[in-house]
Amino acid sequence: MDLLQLMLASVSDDDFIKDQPVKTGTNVDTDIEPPLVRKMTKHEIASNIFLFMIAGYETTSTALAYVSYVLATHPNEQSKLQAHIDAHFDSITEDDMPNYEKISEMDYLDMFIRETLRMYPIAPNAVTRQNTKEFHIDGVGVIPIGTSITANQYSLHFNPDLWGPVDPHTFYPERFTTKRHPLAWVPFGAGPRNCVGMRFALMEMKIVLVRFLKIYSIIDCGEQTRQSIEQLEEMKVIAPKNMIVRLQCRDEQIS
Ligand code: HEM
Repeated sequence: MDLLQLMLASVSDDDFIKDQPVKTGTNVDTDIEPPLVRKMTKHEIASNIFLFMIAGYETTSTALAYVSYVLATHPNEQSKLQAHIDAHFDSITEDDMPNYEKISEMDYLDMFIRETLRMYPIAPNAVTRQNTKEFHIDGVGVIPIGTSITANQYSLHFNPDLWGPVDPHTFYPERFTTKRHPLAWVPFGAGPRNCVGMRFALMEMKIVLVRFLKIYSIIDCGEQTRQSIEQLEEMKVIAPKNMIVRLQCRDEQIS
């Protein structure tokens, strides 16, 4: 039973369905709106499929472009990550592909990707909410109901109080061995409407990296690689226009 099947199971023949809040009993004592339980129109299903295509493809590939940049420009970190991968996989064959269980044991790989997304959050403007109540901020004034408020990911991700003592501008995956504030790292947003694809994206990136770094090393191309990270395009995500690096076979037979 996948997401598409769940949506198709709830399809309605109507073109428009009025939202009917349903009290579920779990939240009657709180201010939180009860969830909406209803069928979906065909148009809503098509829109959701489109959203998943957009949100599920460019995001992960962009994050992997930033990982490539980090690997190329931090050869020591790359060697460390390759040694970590080698310790978990002797070789990768059709019969011994990286699987969920084995990848989940790889702490350093996890920290490496988290550190990359801390320094290069691909969707820094995506975490936006509207306030349901008016409130006041000193020095700013009254914030009316319905204002779009975006969390500043950069100020969180580079805050030395949240990420020290090692300078947050330094790539240092080991900083994740220290417990941090739960909202210090938000590349996937936070709360009940955070990224629904987070676990999938992290697992997908890890599997790609294990398979890739088992065979290749990513090599810095100097100025061309530096320029790649300076020329960014802001579409749905903030992505390098190109990521210029060189690949070298680890057995050094082909380069
Ligand atoms: C590195 C990869 C990804 C990053 C950094 C990322 C980041 C984000 C962020 C920041 C949000 C907004 C969350 C919020 O407002 O709190 C979001 C929402 C969303 N993401 Fe991702 N995403 C990634 C991959 C994916 C993938 C692979 C999928 C689907 C398979 C996906 C599907 C979605 C969807 C459907 C939403 C809207 C969720 C909602 O409104 O309830 N994302 N993502």
